[in-house]
Amino acid sequence: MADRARAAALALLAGVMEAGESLADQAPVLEALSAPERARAQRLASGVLRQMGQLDRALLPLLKKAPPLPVCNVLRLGLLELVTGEAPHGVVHEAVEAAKKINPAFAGMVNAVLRRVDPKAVKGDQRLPDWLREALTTSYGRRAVEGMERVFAKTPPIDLTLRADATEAEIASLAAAGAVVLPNGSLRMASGQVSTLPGFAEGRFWVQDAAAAMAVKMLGDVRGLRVLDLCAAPGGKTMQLADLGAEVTALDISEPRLTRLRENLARTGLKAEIVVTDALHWTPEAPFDAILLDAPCSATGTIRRHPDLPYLRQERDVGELAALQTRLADRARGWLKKGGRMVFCTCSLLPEEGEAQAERLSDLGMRAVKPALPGVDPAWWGAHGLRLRPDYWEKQGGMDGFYMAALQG
Ligand SMILES: C[S@@+](CC[C@H](N)C(=O)[O-])C[C@H]1O[C@@H](n2cnc3c(N)ncnc32)[C@H](O)[C@@H]1O
Repeated sequence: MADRARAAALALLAGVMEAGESLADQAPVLEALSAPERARAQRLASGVLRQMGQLDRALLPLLKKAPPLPVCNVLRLGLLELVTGEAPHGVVHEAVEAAKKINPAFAGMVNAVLRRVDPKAVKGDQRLPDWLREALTTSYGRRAVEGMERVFAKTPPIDLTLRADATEAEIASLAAAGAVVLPNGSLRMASGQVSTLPGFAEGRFWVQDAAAAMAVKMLGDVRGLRVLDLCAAPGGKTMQLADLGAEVTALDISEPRLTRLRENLARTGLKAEIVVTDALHWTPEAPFDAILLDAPCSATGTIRRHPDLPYLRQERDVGELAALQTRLADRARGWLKKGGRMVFCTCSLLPEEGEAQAERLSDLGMRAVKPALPGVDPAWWGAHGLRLRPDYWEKQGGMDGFYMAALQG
């Protein structure tokens, strides 16, 4: 099993680092694998991406000159496995076989380096790419960025959003399976197979980061309201809205992502009208009571869940994404009933995709409101909205980075 998973992990790494394809877009690489092999391949590839800096620092002193990228990845993967306690003999053997397939001339070097390298030398933190590190240091300061990097280097926990009518007994049975209740009411597991948890098949909860779960709460009481979930797939927020009694229209441009939303609704038995379209070329028949715009963004707040992002996103993408967010927000505010509330949010850490968007909407006459949210530290509020950072709740495992603003039309 292990060698097929290792080969797939190397293919995933090549896809990210050579072809610029995200891990999520490389499903064909995993197709022929069993479920445990798939999980292992993803874990190995994500682990290398998450700890690349530390792995390279340990390997570098043993290399006369940098080998080609695929061979580097064989070394990184081998060292990661040594760090996680795999039997050294098997790891070195598999790495040498992988190197032979790339270029037999490197087999001896891979053998020698992995025999000599000290797994204890893999330490310290993973640094973000320079452009992002600098931008975040300007916004939040060096210590905050170091905190974020510590959180990004770790395997993220699994957060669950429970149905609004969850009982004490349901929470107790999830707690018995290892979940802890977070200050905002989400449940958190360090690891595990979600589909085997009590209540999963019955749709009593879904996987959603604790920070992401706060955006819907910014809309206030949505019971009985017609709510547009704009940019809805795969549907964590759609389910929250429907569960809280809203009449939801869930719109997204991506059919494959909406397939996941449909599956999520089917499992939970929750209802939403689904619209597959480009929001830039769509107009609703009637205005909405409330709108949630979870706009496409650099996703820099979710690097711990998507360790491939720093290798895919570039500084130049941010301007384009911010312009798209502005266009979507401008269309959306025209679809809001007078006095209705719109929540604008992104899982970005960059102010141009968060604070600046909310400030612009406020300059256009929308009024920022600050709803009371459980578990939110008052210091997290800015002039127009809530800034959530990965280093918040660091001891409990952090949270995804988000910006969210509630704006009254
Ligand atoms: C941040 S994700 C949404 C996550 C979702 N709200 C959730 O909680 O599961 C952004 C979404 O925007 C969608 N999107 C991007 N451009 C769009 C457009 N022009 N019109 C509609 N949807 C768009 C993407 O397909 C993607 O699913």
